[in-house]
Amino acid sequence: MATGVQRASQLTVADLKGRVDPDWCPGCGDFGVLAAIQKALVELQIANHNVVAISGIGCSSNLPGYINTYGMHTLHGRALAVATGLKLANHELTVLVTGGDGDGFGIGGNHFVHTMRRNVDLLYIVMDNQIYGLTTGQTSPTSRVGMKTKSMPFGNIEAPVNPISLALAAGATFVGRGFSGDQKHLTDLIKQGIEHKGFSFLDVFSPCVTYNHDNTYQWYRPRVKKLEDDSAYDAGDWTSAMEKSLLWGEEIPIGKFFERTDLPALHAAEPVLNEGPLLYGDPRVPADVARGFIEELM
Ligand SMILES: Cc1ncc(C[n+]2csc(CCOP(=O)(O)OP(=O)(O)O)c2C)c(N)n1
Ligand code: SF4
Repeated sequence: MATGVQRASQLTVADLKGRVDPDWCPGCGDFGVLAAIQKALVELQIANHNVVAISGIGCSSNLPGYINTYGMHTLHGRALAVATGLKLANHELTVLVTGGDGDGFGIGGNHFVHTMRRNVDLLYIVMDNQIYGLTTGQTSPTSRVGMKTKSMPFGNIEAPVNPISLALAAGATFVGRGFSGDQKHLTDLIKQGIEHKGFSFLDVFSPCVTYNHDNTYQWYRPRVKKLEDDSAYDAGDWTSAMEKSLLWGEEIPIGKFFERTDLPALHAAEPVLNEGPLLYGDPRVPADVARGFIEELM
């Protein structure tokens, strides 16, 4: 059974405003990501009572508090595990997972790999600022070699993770990269990620204006090049995507690297779940029989 996205009627950005305003530093890239998520939900007209935003811990992980959907602010690095449980319990929900590079590729790296190989139907947006923002500027798994941070005052000596190559290698069925300085492009990627039936991953350059003085908006702007501008680029070709993922320097590709639609999402591959959300009970067990089981147990 395909996951049904519930459409709204006349959802506006104002409807998606959270109860509190973000307390991110002025200029933080995460503002652009929040705005792009809100815009994408409005453009797709997805009923916000059917959306759940789930996060770990970090500045970026505060996002579910700033948007009017259901949400869960979970443990550092554990958002994808919680989101998997939620999606399997009710696969009619639109599940968005948000967080940082420390949360997702450091402490949560294990969940990242396994959620991709399982093809859980959700959109995972990493606000990648190449630093730990919330804990005031330590090196993260995506910090470049040589970058000076609070934890590496003489320069980072560890090679960074390449999130795009890692996602491709782990079997993600939708892989993209955005830039919070290009909201229109990012909104479009988020819309595609939501509509994809399976695991969608978006690595988003989201500058930390307070602690990362290397990877700034000014640094990114001349470097980011949209894959969509190359009419010969084929996002269905895994090998080309892997080659593009290795580019870093004067040219850094953004856009949709890869998508395949021939693999079932986890809930669709499981026969009982495929008959309907568990939330409504096992569809193969009549309600009176299920009640009988429960009474016997009591
Ligand atoms: C188990 C555990 N370990 C460490 C921490 C401390 N901690 C909180 S957020 C964070 C990293 C935040 O960096 P990132 O995920 O990149 O998000 P950002 O703040 O940059 O958006 C760390 C190490 C924690 N909360 N829980
Ligand atoms: S510390 Fe960095 S990541 Fe955190 S809110 Fe400020 S600019 Fe954003």
